[in-house]
Amino acid sequence: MQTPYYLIDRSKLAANMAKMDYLREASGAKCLLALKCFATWPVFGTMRGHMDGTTSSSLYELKLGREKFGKETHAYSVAWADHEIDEAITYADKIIFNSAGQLERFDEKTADIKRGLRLNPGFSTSGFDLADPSRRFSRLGEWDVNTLNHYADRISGVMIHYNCENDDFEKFSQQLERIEGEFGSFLAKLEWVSLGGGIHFTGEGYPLDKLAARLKEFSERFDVQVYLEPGEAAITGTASLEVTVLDLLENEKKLAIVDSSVEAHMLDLLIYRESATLESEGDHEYMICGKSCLAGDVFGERSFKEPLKIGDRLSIGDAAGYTLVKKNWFNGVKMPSIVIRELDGSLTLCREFGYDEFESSHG
Ligand SMILES: Cc1ncc(COP(=O)(O)O)c(C=O)c1O
Ligand SMILES: NCCCCNCC[C@H](N)C(=O)O
Repeated sequence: MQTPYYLIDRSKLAANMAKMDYLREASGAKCLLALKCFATWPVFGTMRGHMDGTTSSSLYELKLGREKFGKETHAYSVAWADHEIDEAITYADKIIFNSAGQLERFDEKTADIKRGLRLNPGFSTSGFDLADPSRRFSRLGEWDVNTLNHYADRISGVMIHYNCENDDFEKFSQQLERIEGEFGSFLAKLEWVSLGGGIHFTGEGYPLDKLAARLKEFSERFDVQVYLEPGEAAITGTASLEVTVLDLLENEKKLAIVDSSVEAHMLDLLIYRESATLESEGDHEYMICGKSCLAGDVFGERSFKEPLKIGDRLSIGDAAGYTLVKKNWFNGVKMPSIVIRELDGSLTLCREFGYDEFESSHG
């Protein structure tokens, strides 16, 4: 198989789905896949039986969720345009407005489907300014309980997304307690509450039982259907980016240039200034670099048992979330193909991107 390619492993996906099932059954919460994180529909067949549907951030994600995943389809967007709303309600089971202004604007057009508002509790677990919905001047959701109460008879629920890669159950529980305290009487008027994404419940050692019990308690206390919107938790650890070494250089450190680019194929590493997941196993250390023009196009550092050679194959871990959805044509670097490792170990090439796609995306 020609590199670069994203390699999605169905058996690892199935292992995450087993945890998803456990949580859904023990808590009564429904889990919707957040398509902004992962929208590679050829593997939806492995997920559909274990999740309740999808949630979206735009008209196109919404349509993809309805057509390729099915089941329950939530429509959220930071702002809907006038020309989108009629089409959006044909796909959506629920439409969630980011602001009271949008609810007012589309009040008549959406009167016949279930509606929600985004509630911004004013705090979050995000350590990243870019991804912190509670940052100063945040545009993400309504926070004033009087405003929320004013709309209580026009909506049936709220979406509260305030976690980010949160693997600390106690912190989750404490913040939920704050929400209960500050918004409890309003929540009790609703049919459903989505607690958004960002809870790392498929991670090694996460106390799933405690999370399930806490969600159940919340659901019973306010008599609401709880939803979660896992992106990362659904697909964490299920894919790698497979690359080949093209050149070897030395500049104080040993450098290996591969046939991929962080900017084009794993953009989050640059945005959040993180290193790729590269398991080290020897004494030969290399900096693994991309082939774009950017001096800082670096995946990370890794050591190997043997010195690297041109043509060696490397596997960059944890490449499913916020990677395939963000891949781009920067520098015209060949976009990674999408390959699935099937349950029997065989590889299926699902999609290859060639010059035709590069050309057509430019005019
Ligand atoms: C509203 C909403 N729901 C769910 C998610 C998914 O979050 P994660 O991938 O961290 O689980 C996000 C992330 O942006 C979001 O904004
Ligand atoms: N690994 C670096 C942090 C990733 C943050 N994810 C951002 C998306 C997220 N769903 C959000 O904005 O809440």
